[in-house]
Amino acid sequence: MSTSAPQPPAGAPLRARVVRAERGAVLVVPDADLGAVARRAELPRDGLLPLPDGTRTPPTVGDVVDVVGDDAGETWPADEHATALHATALRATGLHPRRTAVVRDSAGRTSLEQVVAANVDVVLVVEHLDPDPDLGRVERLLTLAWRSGARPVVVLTKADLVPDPDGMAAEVAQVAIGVDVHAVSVLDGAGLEPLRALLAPGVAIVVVGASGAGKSSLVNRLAGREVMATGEVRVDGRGRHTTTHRELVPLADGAVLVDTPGLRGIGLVAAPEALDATFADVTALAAACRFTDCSHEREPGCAVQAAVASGELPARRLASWRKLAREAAYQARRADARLAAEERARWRRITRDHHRALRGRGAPRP
Ligand SMILES: Nc1nc2c(ncn2[C@@H]2O[C@H](COP(=O)(O)OP(=O)(O)OP(=O)(O)O)[C@@H](O)[C@H]2O)c(=O)[nH]1
Ligand SMILES: [Zn+2]
Repeated sequence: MSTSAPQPPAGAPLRARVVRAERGAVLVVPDADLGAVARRAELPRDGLLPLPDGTRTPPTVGDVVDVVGDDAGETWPADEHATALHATALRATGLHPRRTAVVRDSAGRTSLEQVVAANVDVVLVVEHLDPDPDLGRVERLLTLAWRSGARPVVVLTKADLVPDPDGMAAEVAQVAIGVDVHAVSVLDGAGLEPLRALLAPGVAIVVVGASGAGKSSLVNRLAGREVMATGEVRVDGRGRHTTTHRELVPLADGAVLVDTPGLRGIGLVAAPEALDATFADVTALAAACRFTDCSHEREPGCAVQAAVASGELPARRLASWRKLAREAAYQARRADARLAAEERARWRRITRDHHRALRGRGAPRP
């Protein structure tokens, strides 16, 4: 934690990073000192912040925002006890364009997808080596990672429990095209060095993977302290972490972990380009199919089916691609239906308001 945290020149906004988004406010740290004590910054009344192009968006964890203080020359508090001296809230005034965005299909009826984390640099796709890794799950999580725009890295945990971790890693690497695959063990520390190298200052990582994959063990080992709770409730010397819980957690060497509840149990969001990245082999083969809209089922001249027949492409791989492509198509249709419903609702409101305005002016009822 720095004592010489950057200070905005009087009047000029400070670039800050959102460590948690709340209703009406965000908790922020200076973008240049992600380990600093978080301060509260009020949002405009509608809870939205303007991007440079004028569109207004709700900020989320990881966002870079402009903040201004009410008192010119206010310093960032050096430690938690100093926050009382800085009771005046900052104000968030603008949102910087997102470099990357982890999105999930929104359960709500009003928006199509929800950004659960912004400006993530690296997505660690964590899967165990024991029991055997689930290749379909790795492919699903890689698709999510590619969709975000961040760099995916596969981490295979529990290497100490299997006789040939490197051989298994090589097999997984075949379904993780263009992605580094590391076999690691938190027990003996094997394979952790290349991961530490990823944790450069300012780098934001997220960790995705099934329950029991070893996400918390891995992150805590990388951080050298417990930053990700392995159980339900986190208890430490100062009691439960509730109100002060930040979702952008300092790791080592200036890197941060995005640990937000929104990331747990994340659904796949329709994204054909992300599927193309995950299944670059299938995509490349498909380019040689006779029909451009080939579904690779039983069309004549299907290069994908031919590759399966010759053993070049595992049938499992094609089945996995098909399953995710169907899901993506289903979600795209659902999003379209929701958009259409929103549009109808908007028109109903507009017509109603129009009629009210007419009546208000004493115009004859239609
Ligand atoms: N032998 C061995 N066990 C490991 C390793 N990493 C994790 N484990 C064990 O695997 C179990 C699950 O690890 P967690 O880190 O809690 O897994 P998680 O992915 O955070 O699980 P959730 O919190 O449920 O999402 C724990 O019992 C760990 O001790 C490893 O490298 N070697
Ligand atoms: Zn085909």
